[in-house]
Amino acid sequence: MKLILKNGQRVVKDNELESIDIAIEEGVIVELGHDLEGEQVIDLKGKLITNGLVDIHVHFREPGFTDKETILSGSKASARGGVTTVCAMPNTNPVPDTPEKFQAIQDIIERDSVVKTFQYAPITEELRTDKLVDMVAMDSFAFTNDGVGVQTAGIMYEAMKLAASLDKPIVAHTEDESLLYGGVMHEGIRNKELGLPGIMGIVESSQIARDILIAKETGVHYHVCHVSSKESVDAIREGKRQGVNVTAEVTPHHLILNEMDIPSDNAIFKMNPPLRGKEDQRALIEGLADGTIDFIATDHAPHTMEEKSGGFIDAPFGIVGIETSFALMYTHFVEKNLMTLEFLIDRMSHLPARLFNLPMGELKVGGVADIAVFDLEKEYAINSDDYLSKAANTPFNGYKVKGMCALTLVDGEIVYHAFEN
Ligand SMILES: NC(=O)N[C@@H](CC(=O)O)C(=O)O
Ligand SMILES: [Zn+2]
Ligand SMILES: [Zn+2]
Repeated sequence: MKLILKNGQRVVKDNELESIDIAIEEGVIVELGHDLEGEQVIDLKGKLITNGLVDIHVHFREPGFTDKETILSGSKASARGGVTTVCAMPNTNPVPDTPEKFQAIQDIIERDSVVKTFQYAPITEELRTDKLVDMVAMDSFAFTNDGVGVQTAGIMYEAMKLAASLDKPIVAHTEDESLLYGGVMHEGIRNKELGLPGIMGIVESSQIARDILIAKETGVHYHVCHVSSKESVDAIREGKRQGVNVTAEVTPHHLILNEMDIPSDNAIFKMNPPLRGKEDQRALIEGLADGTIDFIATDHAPHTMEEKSGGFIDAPFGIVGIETSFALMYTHFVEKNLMTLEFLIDRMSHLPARLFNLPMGELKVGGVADIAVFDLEKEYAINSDDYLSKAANTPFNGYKVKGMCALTLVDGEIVYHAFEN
């Protein structure tokens, strides 16, 4: 059956749009043009049409924490955000640190995921010990211990050497635990006002600096998760200047918020790394603009409201983000002319897909019909009661945004549809 998406607007260059009809058959775009006809027609009425987004950092919590999220709920939430390819972190229970445990997750993905989900394998057993997983035997696209840093240079060196020989990336949550001192919030202004233990920037940046030197030695593709501090951006910039194969991501929340946005000791603002100072936020925005930071990823980290209802000391770190990442970035950066629509889409799809060799849609004849449609006109207040995620732990509740997703297709199949036709 031929599906026609009529009257969409695609980006030509910068913020310039052009009206287009797209014909899809058997999961592939078969024609682009005007006045196209087919058995099923959806009128997009001038909404933005683009290739689906790619988010390489999400937590789907299955197996082990399925009260927070499942592969089914997390993938539906992704579709609702216009995200058609995601990469799921291995801080599950059990950790998928053997080929058997890894395959068990693959089986759930195969059965339940409505988007293209890629599962990470861990670097070490249980994420904690000093024993590398059998990296050769693991059928994963990349390795990471996200949730905890790799604490010793020696084990990072072994992991990078092996990953380089397998031509697979090492993806790093950088956090030196010997510098943590029980911190729960950025060591800056707000933690002092609220009387909470701080997390220094060097907790992150010193490990990034270490890893970049080891990456240089081993030649591995080294990717830094959720960069938060100015010194980290500087270290990555210097690594790139020296030709090290280092890439980095930043989250929408670290780009949009800083420590001064934390109104009180409310754990809904608690995440790792923490919201940092204004200078750090500025450095992240500049780093993304000049290519030091390669792309945007959400670090969608679902937790129950019960766990998040108290203060910073006891709650787990993490916030959700996959359903609103595009709208928040569009509203805070494109609408304010701080970046173009073309740049944003590139940093939320093309670049992560290219750097990690992941599938993504392309709006051209023969392109896979992984497609997202966004409403750039209608203003909408973020309301976590509407989320398809099982979790609602977002600091952006009530934020007014434009650019909510209206329709998502994966391989030409509708996986999310939000507007009357
Ligand atoms: N980002 C977070 O604050 N939490 C993540 C772990 C992580 O990404 O480090 C989680 O799994 O909840
Ligand atoms: Zn992390
Ligand atoms: Zn994470």
